[in-house]
Amino acid sequence: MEVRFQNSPKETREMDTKELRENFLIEKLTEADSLKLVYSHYDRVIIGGVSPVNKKLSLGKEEELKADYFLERRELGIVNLGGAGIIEADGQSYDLNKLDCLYIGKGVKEVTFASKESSSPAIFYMLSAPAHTTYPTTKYTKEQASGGEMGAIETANKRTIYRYIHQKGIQSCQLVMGLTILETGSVWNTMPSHTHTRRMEAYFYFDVPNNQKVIHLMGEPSETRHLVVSNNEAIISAPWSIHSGCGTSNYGFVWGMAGENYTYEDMDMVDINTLK
Ligand SMILES: O=C[C@H](O)[C@@H](O)CC(=O)C(=O)O
Ligand SMILES: [Zn+2]
Repeated sequence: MEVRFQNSPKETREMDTKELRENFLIEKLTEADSLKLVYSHYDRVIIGGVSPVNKKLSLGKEEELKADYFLERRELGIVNLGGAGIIEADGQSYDLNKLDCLYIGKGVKEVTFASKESSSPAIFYMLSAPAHTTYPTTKYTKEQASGGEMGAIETANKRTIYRYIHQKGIQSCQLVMGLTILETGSVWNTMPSHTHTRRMEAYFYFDVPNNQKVIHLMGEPSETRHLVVSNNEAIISAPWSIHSGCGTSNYGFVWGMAGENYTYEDMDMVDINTLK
């Protein structure tokens, strides 16, 4: 498992493109038949991806956790962004179609990932955070998630936000997770920007068409930087950082958070006039 330590706002300000990408961008997250995990020291969230094609892959015992098994002291949220998939949690099997979400509670010893058809592999994106108690393993489809329309055509940010793991949805210790889908012609996410120093956040951009990119904005509101992001790549957003993006086309992204305050609405809005 790759480990990424924290960077201060001051240190981040001084990074060049290569350093920014090494610290905040996760490439090759959903390669065929390999499970990739990145341990971020922002709120100790592990960001992972797996696209099983010919194999069934499982969550292993990671040395860095010094635990008998991965979810001994952790919880896990997974969203499928690819073809039909199957996740097994201690022998219980869950079918996950595209945009279905599965929460797996602390204490589950074995988690495996597989695709129904190797010609249309599942793409599982996951976030794991430390957990103090067990909440039941629960699946939600996109229809079960609470949806909300945001933005407008005039500001090129008309989008629907689907919340899966949150206060009024799937229960968890600290994970909050959902996804946003932009309408055709809308390209901006999360503008006006916000920060929430109480929680880190991670984004996983999906359905970015071939030869299109998302210009992801990060950094302190008065010191913004950008990352050029491709399809199925993730970004790590520090608690003090904005996390907004503009695509060269519309796209979707899975967002997820952990830390203080289990409330989606807890955001410190940034006035667009103050962005630098
Ligand atoms: O803290 C919440 C997150 O940044 C996202 O949910 C924002 C988002 O999906 C959007 O505005 O499109
Ligand atoms: Zn946010």
